[in-house]
Amino acid sequence: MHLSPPVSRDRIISTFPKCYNPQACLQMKDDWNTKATMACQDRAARQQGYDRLKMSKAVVVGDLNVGKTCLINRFCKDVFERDYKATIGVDFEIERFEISGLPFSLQIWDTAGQEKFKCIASAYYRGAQVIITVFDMADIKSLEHTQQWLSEALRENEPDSCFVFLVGTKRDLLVRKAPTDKHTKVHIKLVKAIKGSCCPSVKSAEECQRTESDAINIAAEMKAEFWSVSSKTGENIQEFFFRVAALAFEDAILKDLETGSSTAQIGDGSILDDKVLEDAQEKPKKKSCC
Ligand SMILES: Nc1nc2c(ncn2[C@@H]2O[C@H](COP(=O)(O)OP(=O)(O)OP(=O)(O)O)[C@@H](O)[C@H]2O)c(=O)[nH]1
Repeated sequence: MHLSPPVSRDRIISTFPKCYNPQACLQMKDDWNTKATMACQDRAARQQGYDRLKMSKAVVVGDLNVGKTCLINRFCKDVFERDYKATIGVDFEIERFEISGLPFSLQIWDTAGQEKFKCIASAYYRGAQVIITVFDMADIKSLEHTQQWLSEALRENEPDSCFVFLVGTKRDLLVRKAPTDKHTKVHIKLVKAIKGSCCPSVKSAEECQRTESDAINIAAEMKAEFWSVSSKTGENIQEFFFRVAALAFEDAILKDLETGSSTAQIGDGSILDDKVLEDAQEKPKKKSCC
Protein backbone atom coordinates (compact mmCIF):
# COMPACT_ATOMS: atom_id res chain seq x y z
CA MET A 1 0.00 0.00 0.00
CA HIS A 2 1.38 3.43 -0.96
CA LEU A 3 1.48 5.92 1.91
CA SER A 4 1.68 9.65 1.16
CA PRO A 5 4.73 11.47 2.58
CA PRO A 6 4.07 13.24 5.91
CA VAL A 7 2.54 16.71 5.62
CA SER A 8 4.41 19.71 6.96
CA ARG A 9 3.84 20.52 10.61
CA ASP A 10 2.05 23.78 9.84
CA ARG A 11 -0.64 21.90 7.91
CA ILE A 12 -1.77 19.72 10.79
CA ILE A 13 -5.31 20.49 11.98
CA SER A 14 -6.28 18.80 15.20
CA THR A 15 -8.95 21.07 16.70
CA PHE A 16 -11.99 22.32 14.82
CA PRO A 17 -11.14 25.78 13.42
CA LYS A 18 -13.34 28.69 14.49
CA CYS A 19 -15.28 31.00 12.15
CA TYR A 20 -14.27 34.66 11.73
CA ASN A 21 -17.58 36.22 12.76
CA PRO A 22 -20.52 34.33 14.33
CA GLN A 23 -22.91 36.68 12.48
CA ALA A 24 -21.80 35.21 9.14
CA CYS A 25 -20.79 31.67 9.92
CA LEU A 26 -21.58 28.43 8.08
CA GLN A 27 -21.44 26.11 11.08
CA MET A 28 -21.82 27.35 14.62
CA LYS A 29 -20.08 24.60 16.52
CA ASP A 30 -16.88 24.17 18.50
CA ASP A 31 -16.03 20.60 17.64
CA TRP A 32 -16.06 18.00 14.88
CA ASN A 33 -19.20 16.06 14.12
CA THR A 34 -19.28 12.98 16.40
CA LYS A 35 -19.78 10.54 13.51
CA ALA A 36 -16.86 12.07 11.63
CA THR A 37 -14.65 11.90 14.73
CA MET A 38 -15.48 8.24 15.20
CA ALA A 39 -14.77 7.51 11.54
CA CYS A 40 -11.39 9.22 11.84
CA GLN A 41 -10.53 7.29 14.97
CA ASP A 42 -11.51 4.03 13.41
CA ARG A 43 -8.18 2.41 12.64
CA ALA A 44 -9.86 -0.19 10.55
CA ALA A 45 -11.30 2.50 8.32
CA ARG A 46 -7.81 3.95 7.86
CA GLN A 47 -6.42 0.60 6.80
CA GLN A 48 -9.28 0.10 4.37
CA GLY A 49 -8.68 3.17 2.35
CA TYR A 50 -8.53 6.46 4.25
CA ASP A 51 -4.74 6.34 3.89
CA ARG A 52 -5.34 7.05 0.24
CA LEU A 53 -5.62 10.66 -0.66
CA LYS A 54 -8.94 12.36 -0.09
CA MET A 55 -9.26 15.61 -1.99
CA SER A 56 -11.76 18.46 -2.34
CA LYS A 57 -11.88 21.19 -4.94
CA ALA A 58 -12.17 24.88 -4.07
CA VAL A 59 -12.65 27.55 -6.74
CA VAL A 60 -11.73 31.16 -6.08
CA VAL A 61 -13.76 33.76 -8.02
CA GLY A 62 -14.17 37.54 -7.99
CA ASP A 63 -13.43 40.76 -9.88
CA LEU A 64 -10.03 41.39 -11.40
CA ASN A 65 -7.41 42.84 -9.08
CA VAL A 66 -9.26 41.97 -5.86
CA GLY A 67 -6.39 39.78 -4.67
CA LYS A 68 -7.37 36.16 -5.48
CA THR A 69 -3.88 35.10 -6.58
CA CYS A 70 -2.24 36.86 -3.63
CA LEU A 71 -4.64 35.12 -1.25
CA ILE A 72 -3.68 31.69 -2.57
CA ASN A 73 0.01 32.50 -2.82
CA ARG A 74 0.21 33.82 0.72
CA PHE A 75 -1.19 30.56 2.06
CA CYS A 76 0.48 28.08 -0.29
CA LYS A 77 3.89 29.76 -0.74
CA ASP A 78 3.97 32.37 2.02
CA VAL A 79 4.79 35.12 -0.49
CA PHE A 80 3.17 38.44 -1.38
CA GLU A 81 3.55 40.01 -4.82
CA ARG A 82 3.09 43.79 -4.87
CA ASP A 83 2.88 44.09 -8.66
CA TYR A 84 -0.33 43.09 -10.37
CA LYS A 85 -0.09 40.26 -12.91
CA ALA A 86 -3.40 39.22 -14.38
CA THR A 87 -4.31 35.55 -14.21
CA ILE A 88 -4.94 34.15 -17.66
CA GLY A 89 -7.69 31.57 -17.56
CA VAL A 90 -6.95 29.46 -14.50
CA ASP A 91 -4.18 28.19 -12.30
CA PHE A 92 -4.22 25.90 -9.29
CA GLU A 93 -2.36 24.78 -6.20
CA ILE A 94 -2.69 21.60 -4.17
CA GLU A 95 -2.29 21.89 -0.41
CA ARG A 96 -1.84 18.78 1.72
CA PHE A 97 -3.16 18.63 5.26
CA GLU A 98 -3.37 16.17 8.09
CA ILE A 99 -6.77 16.54 9.70
CA SER A 100 -7.71 14.53 12.78
CA GLY A 101 -4.85 12.20 11.94
CA LEU A 102 -5.93 11.59 8.33
CA PRO A 103 -4.44 12.90 5.08
CA PHE A 104 -6.49 15.41 3.13
CA SER A 105 -5.74 17.61 0.13
CA LEU A 106 -7.35 20.79 -1.05
CA GLN A 107 -7.13 21.68 -4.71
CA ILE A 108 -7.37 25.47 -4.89
CA TRP A 109 -8.33 26.90 -8.30
CA ASP A 110 -7.39 30.49 -9.03
CA THR A 111 -9.58 31.94 -11.80
CA ALA A 112 -9.20 35.06 -13.90
CA GLY A 113 -11.29 38.08 -12.93
CA GLN A 114 -10.86 39.76 -16.31
CA GLU A 115 -13.97 39.57 -18.50
CA LYS A 116 -12.02 38.36 -21.55
CA PHE A 117 -10.82 35.22 -19.70
CA LYS A 118 -14.13 34.43 -18.02
CA CYS A 119 -15.19 31.78 -20.53
CA ILE A 120 -11.96 29.83 -19.96
CA ALA A 121 -12.18 30.14 -16.18
CA SER A 122 -15.85 29.19 -15.90
CA ALA A 123 -15.11 25.83 -17.54
CA TYR A 124 -13.30 24.90 -14.31
CA TYR A 125 -16.09 25.75 -11.85
CA ARG A 126 -17.62 22.29 -12.16
CA GLY A 127 -17.21 19.77 -9.34
CA ALA A 128 -16.36 22.29 -6.63
CA GLN A 129 -17.07 21.51 -2.98
CA VAL A 130 -16.06 25.02 -1.96
CA ILE A 131 -16.68 28.37 -3.70
CA ILE A 132 -14.61 31.28 -2.42
CA THR A 133 -15.96 34.62 -3.64
CA VAL A 134 -13.43 37.38 -3.14
CA PHE A 135 -13.80 41.16 -2.95
CA ASP A 136 -11.47 44.03 -2.14
CA MET A 137 -12.34 45.60 1.24
CA ALA A 138 -11.20 48.96 -0.13
CA ASP A 139 -13.40 48.74 -3.24
CA ILE A 140 -17.09 48.44 -2.42
CA LYS A 141 -18.02 47.84 -6.07
CA SER A 142 -16.20 44.52 -5.97
CA LEU A 143 -18.41 43.47 -3.03
CA GLU A 144 -21.52 44.30 -5.07
CA HIS A 145 -20.33 41.96 -7.81
CA THR A 146 -19.80 38.91 -5.57
CA GLN A 147 -23.38 37.63 -5.88
CA GLN A 148 -23.03 37.56 -9.66
CA TRP A 149 -19.77 35.62 -9.38
CA LEU A 150 -21.38 33.17 -7.00
CA SER A 151 -24.39 32.53 -9.21
CA GLU A 152 -22.09 31.83 -12.16
CA ALA A 153 -20.05 29.35 -10.10
CA LEU A 154 -23.18 27.70 -8.69
CA ARG A 155 -24.65 27.28 -12.17
CA GLU A 156 -21.96 24.66 -12.83
CA ASN A 157 -22.58 22.76 -9.59
CA GLU A 158 -25.36 20.89 -7.79
CA PRO A 159 -27.56 23.22 -5.74
CA ASP A 160 -26.67 23.11 -2.01
CA SER A 161 -23.60 20.98 -2.71
CA CYS A 162 -21.00 23.68 -2.02
CA PHE A 163 -19.68 25.55 0.99
CA VAL A 164 -19.64 29.23 0.09
CA PHE A 165 -17.19 31.76 1.54
CA LEU A 166 -17.17 35.52 1.08
CA VAL A 167 -13.65 36.85 1.60
CA GLY A 168 -12.74 40.52 1.90
CA THR A 169 -9.06 41.02 1.04
CA LYS A 170 -6.65 43.93 1.59
CA ARG A 171 -7.74 44.35 5.20
CA ASP A 172 -4.42 46.13 5.80
CA LEU A 173 -5.66 49.05 3.68
CA LEU A 174 -8.41 49.82 6.15
CA VAL A 175 -7.59 52.00 9.09
CA ARG A 176 -9.35 50.09 11.82
CA LYS A 177 -8.58 52.37 14.73
CA ALA A 178 -8.36 56.13 14.59
CA PRO A 179 -4.63 56.89 14.58
CA THR A 180 -3.37 58.48 17.75
CA ASP A 181 0.19 59.26 16.80
CA LYS A 182 1.01 62.52 15.05
CA HIS A 183 3.01 60.96 12.21
CA THR A 184 0.21 58.62 11.06
CA LYS A 185 -2.35 61.45 11.18
CA VAL A 186 -0.10 63.67 9.06
CA HIS A 187 0.59 60.81 6.63
CA ILE A 188 -3.13 60.10 6.13
CA LYS A 189 -3.86 63.81 5.59
CA LEU A 190 -1.10 63.98 3.00
CA VAL A 191 -2.26 60.86 1.14
CA LYS A 192 -5.84 62.15 1.12
CA ALA A 193 -4.66 65.50 -0.18
CA ILE A 194 -2.67 63.87 -2.97
CA LYS A 195 -5.16 61.15 -3.95
CA GLY A 196 -8.39 62.95 -3.08
CA SER A 197 -10.89 62.28 -0.30
CA CYS A 198 -12.17 59.15 -2.04
CA CYS A 199 -8.72 57.60 -1.86
CA PRO A 200 -9.41 53.85 -1.71
CA SER A 201 -6.29 53.08 0.28
CA VAL A 202 -7.05 55.21 3.31
CA LYS A 203 -10.33 54.55 5.07
CA SER A 204 -11.69 55.54 8.41
CA ALA A 205 -12.57 53.07 11.15
CA GLU A 206 -16.25 53.80 10.50
CA GLU A 207 -15.90 52.97 6.81
CA CYS A 208 -14.15 49.76 7.76
CA GLN A 209 -17.01 48.76 10.06
CA ARG A 210 -19.56 49.71 7.40
CA THR A 211 -17.78 47.54 4.81
CA GLU A 212 -17.72 44.60 7.22
CA SER A 213 -21.39 44.96 8.10
CA ASP A 214 -22.35 45.29 4.39
CA ALA A 215 -20.34 42.15 3.73
CA ILE A 216 -22.07 40.31 6.57
CA ASN A 217 -25.49 41.22 5.09
CA ILE A 218 -24.44 40.06 1.64
CA ALA A 219 -22.94 36.87 3.13
CA ALA A 220 -26.33 36.12 4.71
CA GLU A 221 -28.04 36.48 1.32
CA MET A 222 -25.41 34.26 -0.27
CA LYS A 223 -25.57 31.71 2.58
CA ALA A 224 -21.85 32.27 2.88
CA GLU A 225 -19.31 32.55 5.68
CA PHE A 226 -17.55 35.90 5.82
CA TRP A 227 -13.80 36.40 6.37
CA SER A 228 -11.69 39.52 6.33
CA VAL A 229 -8.01 38.91 5.51
CA SER A 230 -4.80 40.54 4.36
CA SER A 231 -2.43 38.73 2.03
CA LYS A 232 0.07 41.52 2.55
CA THR A 233 0.40 41.00 6.31
CA GLY A 234 -0.86 37.41 6.36
CA GLU A 235 -3.60 38.31 8.85
CA ASN A 236 -6.30 35.59 9.05
CA ILE A 237 -4.96 33.75 6.00
CA GLN A 238 -4.04 30.47 7.69
CA GLU A 239 -7.14 30.60 9.90
CA PHE A 240 -9.33 31.02 6.81
CA PHE A 241 -7.82 28.15 4.82
CA PHE A 242 -7.84 25.86 7.86
CA ARG A 243 -11.54 26.55 8.21
CA VAL A 244 -12.12 25.79 4.51
CA ALA A 245 -10.11 22.57 4.71
CA ALA A 246 -11.81 21.42 7.93
CA LEU A 247 -15.35 21.95 6.62
CA ALA A 248 -14.57 20.28 3.29
CA PHE A 249 -12.81 17.37 5.02
CA GLU A 250 -15.63 16.74 7.48
CA ASP A 251 -18.18 16.89 4.68
CA ALA A 252 -16.17 14.37 2.62
CA ILE A 253 -15.92 11.98 5.59
CA LEU A 254 -19.66 12.23 6.27
CA LYS A 255 -20.49 11.67 2.60
CA ASP A 256 -18.25 8.60 2.62
CA LEU A 257 -20.11 7.24 5.62
CA GLU A 258 -23.43 7.78 3.82
CA THR A 259 -22.29 6.04 0.66
CA GLY A 260 -20.02 3.48 2.32
CA SER A 261 -17.17 4.55 0.04
CA SER A 262 -13.59 5.13 1.15
CA THR A 263 -11.87 5.95 -2.12
CA ALA A 264 -10.08 9.16 -2.90
CA GLN A 265 -12.24 11.46 -4.97
CA ILE A 266 -11.76 14.74 -6.69
CA GLY A 267 -14.66 17.15 -7.16
CA ASP A 268 -16.25 15.63 -10.23
CA GLY A 269 -15.97 12.11 -8.88
CA SER A 270 -12.88 10.90 -10.74
CA ILE A 271 -10.37 8.83 -8.79
CA LEU A 272 -7.16 10.71 -8.12
CA ASP A 273 -4.00 8.64 -8.35
CA ASP A 274 -0.50 9.61 -7.29
CA LYS A 275 0.62 10.30 -10.90
CA VAL A 276 -2.12 12.91 -11.34
CA LEU A 277 -1.08 14.55 -8.10
CA GLU A 278 2.59 14.61 -9.11
CA ASP A 279 1.74 16.08 -12.54
CA ALA A 280 -0.50 18.67 -10.94
CA GLN A 281 2.24 19.76 -8.56
CA GLU A 282 4.61 20.30 -11.47
CA LYS A 283 2.18 22.28 -13.60
CA PRO A 284 3.40 25.37 -15.51
CA LYS A 285 2.43 28.78 -14.18
CA LYS A 286 -0.26 30.58 -16.13
CA LYS A 287 0.33 34.16 -15.04
CA SER A 288 1.31 36.89 -17.45
CA CYS A 289 2.23 40.51 -17.16
CA CYS A 290 -0.45 42.99 -18.09
N1 LIG B 1 -2.38 46.09 0.28
C1 LIG B 1 -2.74 44.92 -0.22
N2 LIG B 1 -2.67 44.69 -1.55
C2 LIG B 1 -3.05 43.48 -2.00
C3 LIG B 1 -3.53 42.46 -1.15
N3 LIG B 1 -3.86 41.40 -1.90
C4 LIG B 1 -3.56 41.73 -3.16
N4 LIG B 1 -3.07 42.97 -3.24
C5 LIG B 1 -2.64 43.67 -4.46
O1 LIG B 1 -3.72 43.71 -5.36
C6 LIG B 1 -3.28 43.53 -6.71
C7 LIG B 1 -4.05 42.41 -7.37
O2 LIG B 1 -3.75 41.17 -6.74
P1 LIG B 1 -3.99 39.77 -7.50
O3 LIG B 1 -3.93 38.73 -6.44
O4 LIG B 1 -3.09 39.60 -8.64
O5 LIG B 1 -5.48 39.97 -8.02
P2 LIG B 1 -6.43 38.92 -8.74
O6 LIG B 1 -7.75 38.98 -8.09
O7 LIG B 1 -5.78 37.56 -8.77
O8 LIG B 1 -6.52 39.51 -10.22
P3 LIG B 1 -6.90 38.75 -11.60
O9 LIG B 1 -5.83 37.72 -11.82
O10 LIG B 1 -6.90 39.80 -12.66
O11 LIG B 1 -8.25 38.15 -11.44
C8 LIG B 1 -1.76 43.30 -6.63
O12 LIG B 1 -1.10 44.49 -6.94
C9 LIG B 1 -1.52 42.93 -5.17
O13 LIG B 1 -0.26 43.29 -4.69
C10 LIG B 1 -3.60 42.73 0.26
O14 LIG B 1 -4.00 41.93 1.10
N5 LIG B 1 -3.20 43.98 0.67
